[in-house]
Amino acid sequence: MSLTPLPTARKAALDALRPAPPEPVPLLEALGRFLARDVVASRSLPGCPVSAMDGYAVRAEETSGANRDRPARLRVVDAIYAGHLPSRPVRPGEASRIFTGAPLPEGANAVVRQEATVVSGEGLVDICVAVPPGKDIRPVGEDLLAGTPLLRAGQRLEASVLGLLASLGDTHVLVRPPPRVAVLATGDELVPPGSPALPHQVYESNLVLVGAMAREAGARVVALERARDEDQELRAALERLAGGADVLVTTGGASVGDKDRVKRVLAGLGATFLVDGVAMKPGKPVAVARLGTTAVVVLPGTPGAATVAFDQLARPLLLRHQGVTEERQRLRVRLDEGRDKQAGLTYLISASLEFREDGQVWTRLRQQGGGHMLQNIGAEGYAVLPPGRADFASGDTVDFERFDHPRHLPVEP
Ligand SMILES: Nc1nc2c(c(=O)[nH]1)N[C@H]1C(S)=C(S)[C@@H](COP(=O)(O)OP(=O)(O)OC[C@H]3O[C@@H](n4cnc5c(N)ncnc54)[C@H](O)[C@@H]3O)O[C@H]1N2
Ligand code: MOO
Repeated sequence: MSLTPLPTARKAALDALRPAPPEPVPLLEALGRFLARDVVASRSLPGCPVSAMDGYAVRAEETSGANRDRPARLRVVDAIYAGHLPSRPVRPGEASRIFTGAPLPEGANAVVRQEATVVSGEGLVDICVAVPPGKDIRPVGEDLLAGTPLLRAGQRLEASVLGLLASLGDTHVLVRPPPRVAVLATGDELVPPGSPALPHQVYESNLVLVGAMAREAGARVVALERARDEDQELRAALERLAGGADVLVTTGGASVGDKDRVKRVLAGLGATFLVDGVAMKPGKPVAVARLGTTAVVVLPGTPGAATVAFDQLARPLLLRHQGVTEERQRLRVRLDEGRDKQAGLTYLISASLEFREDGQVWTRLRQQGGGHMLQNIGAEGYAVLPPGRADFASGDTVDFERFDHPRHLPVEP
């Protein structure tokens, strides 16, 4: 088996799945999903000039020179509330009571906040400050101007984005549906949590692990099943699960042992392999195939290796179904300790970041090993030790692939 370099494998795997056609979804249901088209402001906000304060709408020139000792006395001719229209214009010598968010009456060109006024008699107000034209008025389009491009396709729909869409009057947003994911954990050694396990047996933990990672990538998990390392049982499970899923993820039986049968059984079912073995560690035995219209990702059973292989090959597929590709931030960092490695492989080592006072960024490597899940808990990203070198010393500079704050860009359907 010749191993595919990681970047090549990531590209090749994407052919296993096409982006799903977009559909309109109620705004709140779309939380965490990805916008399927660009959004342009369909109206201005505010839609007409409105008051920014509770106070009085006035003709600014009539407040010229006004102060507490020599206020400008005006007749109050109207009261305008948010959501209501003025009943009459403001003429010379007049003011209208106005409240925050209410539309400005004709004739007025400024607002005096009420703290700078005194009610001086029935229907009269003393203005104790001079205001320039435009004071405390929010002009049309101060927040948004109709026709302005607001959001790009691929944007993740977080609360503030959904609120913005609602503020334009939208009830639904166009997104691509989440992929349906089925997970099959294989292995004779596996016992479901909740039942007794002998020392040579292993609690099955990949269904929860992979199911959770699939959900984190926006997928809908439709099946979580186990199968023993037997051809017939594997074949039946693979066929059935592939029938009801956009993406089928298997764990275990991916390597070269006598009982590692998943790939062979898939080939027997007519699967086409796009990737079979990647020059990476952990996660080397990972494969990606197409079985009918279903994408199949074969992960190694070792949970730590399954985690990294899922992240690098399955997650991009699940995002592609939703119409996006993810770009993570890459930093250059210095290693806090040396590492020996196999020269031909890319090593992805779970790690955290340390921003030192001299402005340099260092990375703290976690203990490495495909079997450990502890190494991934709380990790901020991967230190990427590239192929072509067999040893790295403390202080060497490498790339760091950061999990937080990725950018999402639309992919061609
Ligand atoms: N001769 C070779 N042997 C191995 C190679 C190799 O290239 N040549 N590759 C190694 C690598 S790398 C990995 S990774 C492992 C993984 O291979 P498999 O996918 O076949 O994994 P299994 O043997 O099925 O399982 C390994 C180990 O993981 C635990 N496990 C499996 N499934 C679960 C589960 N659902 N929940 C919890 N734990 C699970 C279990 O302890 C298994 O023993 O192969 C190397 N071998
Ligand atoms: O590459 Mo395996 O996937 O070492 O753990």
